[in-house]
Amino acid sequence: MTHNNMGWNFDNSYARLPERFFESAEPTQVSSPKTVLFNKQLAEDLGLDINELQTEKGTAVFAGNTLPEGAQPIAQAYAGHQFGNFTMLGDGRAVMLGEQIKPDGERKDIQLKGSGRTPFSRGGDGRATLGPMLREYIISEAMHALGIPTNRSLAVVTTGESVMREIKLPGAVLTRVADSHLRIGTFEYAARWGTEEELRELADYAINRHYPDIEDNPDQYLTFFREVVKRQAELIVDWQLVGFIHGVMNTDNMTISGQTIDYGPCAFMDVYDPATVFSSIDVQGRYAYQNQPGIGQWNLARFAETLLPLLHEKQEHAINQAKEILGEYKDFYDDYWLAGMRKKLGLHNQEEQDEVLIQGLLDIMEEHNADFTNTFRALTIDKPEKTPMHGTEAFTDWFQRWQERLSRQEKSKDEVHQLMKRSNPNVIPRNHLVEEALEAAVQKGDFTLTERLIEVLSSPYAYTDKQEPYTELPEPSDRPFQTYCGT
Ligand SMILES: Nc1ncnc2c1ncn2[C@@H]1O[C@H](COP(=O)(O)OP(=O)(O)OP(=O)(O)O)[C@@H](O)[C@H]1O
Ligand SMILES: [Mg+2]
Repeated sequence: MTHNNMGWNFDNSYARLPERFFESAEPTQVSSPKTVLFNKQLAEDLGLDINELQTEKGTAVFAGNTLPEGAQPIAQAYAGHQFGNFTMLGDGRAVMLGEQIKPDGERKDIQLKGSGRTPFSRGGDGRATLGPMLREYIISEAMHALGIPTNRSLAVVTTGESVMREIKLPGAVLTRVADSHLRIGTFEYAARWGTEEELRELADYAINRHYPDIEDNPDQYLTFFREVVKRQAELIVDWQLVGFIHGVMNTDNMTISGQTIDYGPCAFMDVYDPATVFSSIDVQGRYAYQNQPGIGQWNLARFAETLLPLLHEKQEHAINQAKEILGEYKDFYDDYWLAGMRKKLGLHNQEEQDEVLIQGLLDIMEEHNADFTNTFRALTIDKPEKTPMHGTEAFTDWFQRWQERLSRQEKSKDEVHQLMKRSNPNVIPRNHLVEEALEAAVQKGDFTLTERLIEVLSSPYAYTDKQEPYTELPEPSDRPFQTYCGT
């Protein structure tokens, strides 16, 4: 590998799709960029030269001021259903540089988010502000460490320019790394405005990139749909099991690869309440915690509609085939969920009544406003007295049933403990910790708290003493936590 180009090794396969799918878009130059976060481990994994990237030359790349060799900057076209309504979108504030081919041959999109106007910006300024970009970095990296499929964050630079929102805020650019940025919305765009041939090219591209095992399968497109359904079901179960609330599950924010994308208004649930919503604009609670699985299926139905012409020449037949697979979503989802919840309770095997046992705990948690993460944490470290449910008749009864259930499997206490430790995070990006870190960074230019938080969140299942302070709950507040679609 040559080192004079920082290790960049670009290909631009997306840009070889028909022109309809993208527009050329150069990142806008910024005045005095400064790297404030840099993900060395990820850079190394990508085959990049971490020393060079930490010089001004690296900062210039992350800011969009210089293009790395081989980059072909584009904005991707996509549409999407936002809160149920179809609309044309596209990268309005992001520029894809190309695909880094890693030393192991894997292909990763490299995208700058907040890098200026593109042909899809409509009335927007194409910019991003520091707080939301740091937030995306912190939470996406935390999700990765939790073992949940997600796009990742390579760097955040401040631009030295201010961005006008309700007030003036520091501008920033995030370098995002993803398996791809193909969205359900990309297919909706193709189905609405492309030819059938273009739609087929997009589908073939997605299959080749994310589901190569099914290439040449006789029912290729149907199998493709089923595989995407499975991955989405799995992803949403992953979210539910750690209390992650995405907050803006529009079809343009759902990837074909099954990775989490768009960390705008997301947040982790604290008190267990299935109706939890954090996003200030989600007034109807469309994307509440308990609605995520159903919305996942709704989004997949929109995806299925785009694929119909590829499934069968007779539309009615195609619809029936798609419906059948869509119907399997709930089974996939339920199976993954039950398997995941069993692990959270240390259950290595299966019994008929497990679902009742699990639901029993969730009901008591809800009744007593128990913190989602810390309840499972307390059970994992064998300190049930740490939960607010402790001492109640319902919990005492439940706890005894759980102990009896555990004793019916032939596993040692240690085996149970290890399984629970692997399945219940000790630390999550708690809202008050994230806010505190962002405030110090944005108001004072102090990134110490952010860096520490990222470090602690990088091993959520470690259960170290160092993590202890990060497991504490904030003082109760009468103002519910709210998030904003970060622009
Ligand atoms: N400041 C802005 N200027 C121009 N377009 C914008 C701006 N902010 C958001 N958009 C566009 O509005 C649409 C919806 O925004 P949304 O918040 O879902 O996405 P995002 O956070 O910008 O990007 P992504 O989904 O790639 O993480 C997208 O097409 C996005 O590019
Ligand atoms: Mg988005």
